[in-house]
Parts: sequence; C-alpha cells; structure tokens
Amino acid sequence: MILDQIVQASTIRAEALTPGHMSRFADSRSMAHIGRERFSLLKAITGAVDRNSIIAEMKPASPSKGHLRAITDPVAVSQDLIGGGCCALSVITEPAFFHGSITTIPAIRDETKVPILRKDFIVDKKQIEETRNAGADAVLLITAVLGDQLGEFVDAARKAGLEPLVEVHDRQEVRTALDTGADLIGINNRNLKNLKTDLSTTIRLAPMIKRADRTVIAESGVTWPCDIRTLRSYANGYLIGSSIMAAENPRRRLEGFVYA
Ligand SMILES: O=C(O)c1ccccc1NCC(=O)[C@H](O)[C@H](O)COP(=O)(O)O
Repeated sequence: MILDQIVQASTIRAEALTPGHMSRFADSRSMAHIGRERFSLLKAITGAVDRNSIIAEMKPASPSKGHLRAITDPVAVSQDLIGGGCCALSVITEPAFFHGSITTIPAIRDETKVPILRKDFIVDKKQIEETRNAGADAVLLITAVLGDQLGEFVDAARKAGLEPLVEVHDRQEVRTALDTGADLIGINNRNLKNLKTDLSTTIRLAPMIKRADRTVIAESGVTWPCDIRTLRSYANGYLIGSSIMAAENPRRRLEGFVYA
C-alpha cells in the first residue's frame, strides 16, 4: 500500500534528523519567526465572513496525479495564492512522493501573513521540532499513521506552539481524534488505500465532529466551486491542492473556490 511506503520513507528521514538538522534554519532570515506574530489556523478558518475559508496547498506532485506544478519560486506562488484570497497556506514538505521540501516554509515565512500548515507524514516528535524551527504555525497529524500515539503528538505539537490539524477518514478515527481534544479536524475524502476521492466522506463524518463542537476541514478531492456548495453545510473550511496547482491560472482557480 502506498501509505506504508510513504510512512516508511518518512520514518527513515526522521531517524536521520539530528539536532543540527532540526536547527538548520537558525541562520536563515526566517528564524525571525522566534518571537514573531503567530498566525492561528483555527481563527483564520472560523474568522472569514465574506468568503469561503480555503487552505491553498503548495503541492508539486502526488502519487495519485503525478506532476502538478514545478514550484521554482515559492515566494511568487505563495503571494499569488494569498492574493487569490486563501485564509491559510498548506506546504507539502514530503520529498520522495510529492516533490516537496521543508525549506519552502522558511523561504516563504517572512512574506506570509497567513497561517502556514506543514503537510507531511509525521511519525517522530523530532519532526514536530523541525516544523516549529522551520516557521510553520500548524502541523498535520494523520490518525491512520499515528494510531494510539495520536494524543501524545497532539500534546507535543501544542507544547511546541503549533496548532495540530488531525486528519481522519472513518468513524473510528473520528472517535480517536475527538478523544485527543483536537480543535481542528480534517476529513480526508481520499481513501489512502486506493487513492480514490469521495466527497460523501465529509458528508458522513462531519456531523459527529460538529456535534462535539469542533471545526471541520474538508480535505482532498475538492475540484470545482460546485464542490464547495455541496459541502458548505458540513465543513467550516476546505484544503485544496491538486485543482489549484494543476490550473493554468492557480490564482483565478482559487478565487473561484473562495467566492463560490
Ligand atoms: O494526493 C495524493 O495523491 C495522496 C496520496 C497518498 C497520501 C496522501 C495524499 N494526499 C495528501 C493530501 O492530504 C492532499 O494533498 C490534500 O488533502 C489536498 O488534496 P487534493 O486537493 O485532492 O490535492
């Protein structure tokens, strides 16, 4: 299964992380994030009044779609997306399967006045420290990857000053996520076993999360503005990568979602 391969590669990279690696952003301008203004993903999602809350994902490639967009100038791409009205940016940092890089976060940090979510396959607490040092505001934690360790990772993220976005795909994972006390829960519409997306996943699982008074992000498979209209009464925000990245004009595609 592809998820096993991605997690295995992530584990090998995490094992190789040394204190030197984790503080390697110390010389960059972006280390100015220590003591800088923090940007809250939860506030960004729930605070939008005149538009839909879109987390726009910088995603160069993926196992399901292959090449999406070469991100040679990350600052230009991030500024274009912010100009398009996203409330936050998601940066895929996984290198082997998604062609991402952790260095994208410090590269865009100083110019970015919206929350930055680090999107990767976190398996080791050293990666939490690395995420904070890179200058992210939030980190994705995947229930299917962390299982029983999820609560510990939620606590570690918060202790590091990061907001955890906990990803779920079925009812059991929703229960596990709710037990951790996480405020932000992302429903992944993509089945990580076969990579197929189905927006009805959000429709099925969102009521459980809303009943517990938590904030719902619909993740994956949101392709057209009509998808936002379908999910509007279920989700508080939407995480969109492929559709924006593959568009000829990413900013215009994003605006279609923001104002749908
Ligand atoms: O995108 C993939 O092909 C993928 C494959 C295996 C594990 C995870 C995968 N995607 C990670 C994501 O969560 C998405 O990047 C994110 O939700 C945005 O999805 P989309 O808008 O469909 O690109």
